[in-house]
Amino acid sequence: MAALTRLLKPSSSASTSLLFRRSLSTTTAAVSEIQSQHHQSPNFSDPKPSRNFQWVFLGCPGVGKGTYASRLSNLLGVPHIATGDLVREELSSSGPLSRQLADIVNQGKLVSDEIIFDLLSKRLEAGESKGESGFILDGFPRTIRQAEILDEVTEIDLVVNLKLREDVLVEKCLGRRICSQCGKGFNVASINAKAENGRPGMSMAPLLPPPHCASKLITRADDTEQVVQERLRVYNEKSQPVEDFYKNQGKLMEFDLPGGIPESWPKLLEALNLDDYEVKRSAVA
Ligand SMILES: Nc1ncnc2c1ncn2[C@@H]1O[C@H](COP(=O)(O)OP(=O)(O)O)[C@@H](O)[C@H]1O
Repeated sequence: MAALTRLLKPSSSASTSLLFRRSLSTTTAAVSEIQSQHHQSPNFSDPKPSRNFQWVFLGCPGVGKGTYASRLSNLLGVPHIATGDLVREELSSSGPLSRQLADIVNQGKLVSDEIIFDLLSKRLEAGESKGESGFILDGFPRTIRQAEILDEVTEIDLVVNLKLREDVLVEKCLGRRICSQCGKGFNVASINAKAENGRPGMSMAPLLPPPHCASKLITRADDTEQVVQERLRVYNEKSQPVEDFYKNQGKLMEFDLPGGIPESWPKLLEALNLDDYEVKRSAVA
């Protein structure tokens, strides 16, 4: 596969996607260094910093990676690239991969690394040709091999690991809905998990669609209870080691979600030292 070959051999091509350029400007080992470089004293009068954010979001199915990654992508002006979305786009096409992917995804299994690299490389190349720079990756890397290859070809600045109790994750997955027209995600679950075994209780209000989306909601075929349980099992087996991979590099920021979006979003911005970022950006806009 050509794209995978390029991914594996970053130095073989001079003009390639973002992934293939190892940044010389950042030699970060510690997240705090990255944060001070990017956020504590950002130059808001410079609309084109030399290097944009290259972040990864990790977390179990249903934790809200897509929601928070997409909000941060709007805030920071970098693309939110979710490999799950790339897989679903391929699934909904009539391409040769579609049938093969449907079987894998609907059983809650992982797609092969090769297919994921191919889809991701194409997405990054398309973005680069439109002038995109930086990224927030969501759902990638999901295996140690994916993490190692990504590490070979680019510098990841920060890895945010979102965490939520498992019973809530399942409820959230079962409540997920997507507008078949605009593609936006919603959640109809009203969560009230009791405090137990030393864990605090947790409430999350549903994220309901506006009236023009309400009649067009669909549920992902892999958001059934059985498939969600299998995805959680696969996550614990294949993706949890990725957390340790980044922990060892000093890039992992663990974030326990305290509740729904209204409680969690301001706290996440605070943890990322971005709480005054929005205000300053809008002030210079
Ligand atoms: N990096 C990846 N490696 C392998 N398979 C992936 C990857 N990203 C997405 N997929 C496939 O797409 C499905 C949906 O992904 P995603 O939307 O990220 O789901 P989740 O809600 O489980 O985080 C996964 O269950 C898997 O089959």
